[in-house]
Amino acid sequence: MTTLEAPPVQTADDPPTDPKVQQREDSRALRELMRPVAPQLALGRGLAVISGVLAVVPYVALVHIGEVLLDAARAEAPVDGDEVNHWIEILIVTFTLRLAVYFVALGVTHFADIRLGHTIRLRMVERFSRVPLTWFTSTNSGRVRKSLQDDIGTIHHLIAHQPVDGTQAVVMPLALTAYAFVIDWRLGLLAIATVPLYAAAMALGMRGMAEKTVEMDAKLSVVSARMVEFVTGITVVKAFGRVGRAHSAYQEAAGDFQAFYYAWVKPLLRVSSLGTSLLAVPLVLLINIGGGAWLVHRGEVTTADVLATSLIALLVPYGIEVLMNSMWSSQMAGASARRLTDLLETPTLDDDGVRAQPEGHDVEFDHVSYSYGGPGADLALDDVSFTLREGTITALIGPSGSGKSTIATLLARFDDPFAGQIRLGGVPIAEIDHLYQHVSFVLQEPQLPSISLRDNIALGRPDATDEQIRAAARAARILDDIESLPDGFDTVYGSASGLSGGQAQRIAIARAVLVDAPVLILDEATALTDPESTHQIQQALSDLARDKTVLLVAHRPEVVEGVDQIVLVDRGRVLATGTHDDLLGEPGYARLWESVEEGEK
Ligand SMILES: Nc1ncnc2c1ncn2[C@@H]1O[C@H](COP(=O)(O)OP(=O)(O)OP(=O)(O)O)[C@@H](O)[C@H]1O
Repeated sequence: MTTLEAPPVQTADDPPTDPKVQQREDSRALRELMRPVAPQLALGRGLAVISGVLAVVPYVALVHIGEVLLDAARAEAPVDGDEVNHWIEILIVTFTLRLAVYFVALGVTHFADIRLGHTIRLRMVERFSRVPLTWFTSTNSGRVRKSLQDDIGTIHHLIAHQPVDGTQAVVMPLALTAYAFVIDWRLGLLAIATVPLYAAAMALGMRGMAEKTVEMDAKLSVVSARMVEFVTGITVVKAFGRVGRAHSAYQEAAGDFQAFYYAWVKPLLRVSSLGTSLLAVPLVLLINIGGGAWLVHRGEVTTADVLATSLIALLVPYGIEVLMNSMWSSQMAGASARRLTDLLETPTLDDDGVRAQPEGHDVEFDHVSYSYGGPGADLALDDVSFTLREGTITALIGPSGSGKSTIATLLARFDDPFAGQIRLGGVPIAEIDHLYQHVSFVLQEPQLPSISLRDNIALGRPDATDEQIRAAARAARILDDIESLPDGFDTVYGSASGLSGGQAQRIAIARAVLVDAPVLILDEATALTDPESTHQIQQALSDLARDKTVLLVAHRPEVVEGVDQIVLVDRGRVLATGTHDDLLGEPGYARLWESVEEGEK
């Protein structure tokens, strides 16, 4: 059975890249990806700075209110109500203003995030419309799905929250600490007394964190890849009783990840619990209130001063915690950004902008060479030349793996050859506008998306009328089957009502009938169907092929009898071209027939 799939660009088994290099690439990818919304992020950061600085004012007000109250108590005089009210007003206004600026900043970055997500999705759609169809293996399609869902989600935190919360986490504790020093330098020192110890403990624990995160991401990818392999191959795996072996590949990857994670996290936990205890509320309060009480006792500061700096001291750890979290999410977002930029840089088919219309419908393969792994890899086609005359049927025949399907997919421009040229009506197919109005195909796998049967048939001609769609279905011998379904043409392919492989194949034929392209590629569409379907499909195909230039990929020699021309291929090369009688003397051709005769014995 033919596979029309290229090898995945990146697999779980790719050699691991140096984590440092990887991390640099991740950061570059992140900067590149964020560039379209850089001005909004800068605005978000600017507003976060304002909000962080404004956070100091309520504390200033608090200290003043405290001092007014203390002064009154000391002097045993009535409290100056106007002054207290004045500071309360300042406190409320600045607190509200700070919150308002903070939320505006978050609004700006959230809009930037939505815009960026939209831009990335549009870029993906634009890119993938130009990527060779051979690229869309199930692995690569899975990568696209995962990236669009998970990676855009991961960078959400970095775009929508980190610029604001990360900036605030730096500015607010800095501004508050500066104010604590303004109140009294000794109280300022008490407010940050445990921070250097915490920073030292965390620096110790976080050594090699960037590399470890990259490694963890790579190991997690292996676990996911093994899981996907296991799930996608489950039918075959179960049928051949290999569940244990396939499962053990997954278990091995998961075990490897677990061992790595445990070895990494165990010492980290020890250090980070020590660090966290250095910032614990009781310890911070003990130091600040204890030290502050001693200074109050000596008459060097007021109780209000101590109250304010103690509150400030409690906010410093919050800032550090937010900062640590945003460092972590930057690491994760870097890996996500790299995966997204890799996808956005997927190589596309060449397009030099030249456009022409074919004159006639002869097809020429002119010294075409191709390999699935790109130039330098094993050749799937090696210097292939032959011509399909307009209105004739040419069958490609050869042993399994000889290159028949590759020839067919190159004519459908699933990819471009790296040497030679394929021309239709004298024009290179890369230059033909709307190639699929000239070339249509019916492959072994019918390739029906999960849309209604009507839309499936009209895929190549969305403007077709219902009558034209019905006529195409009738010609493809599928009209009665569709009409007997409860939802008829509205049935969504893949839904509960289910269609057999032969019926799906006839829907693909109806689609080709509707397009009515003058060049038709048939990848022996009946190879996988039951005899009744085979008969109907053959009738439908004979009608469809009438008067067209047909390239028939023949996986069995029986189907080539009666065609106008046979091209015999082996190991990517054309061995001979001619009619059945011309080729009887060819050893390779005779061998194919011998294998059929042996099979019949
Ligand atoms: N998606 C792919 N990735 C890598 N190599 C591929 C891919 N598809 C085909 N090949 C290789 O290209 C060569 C030609 O394969 P091709 O499918 O064109 O042969 P075929 O004659 O159509 O075989 P069959 O009759 O079994 O379908 C083979 O060596 C095959 O292994």
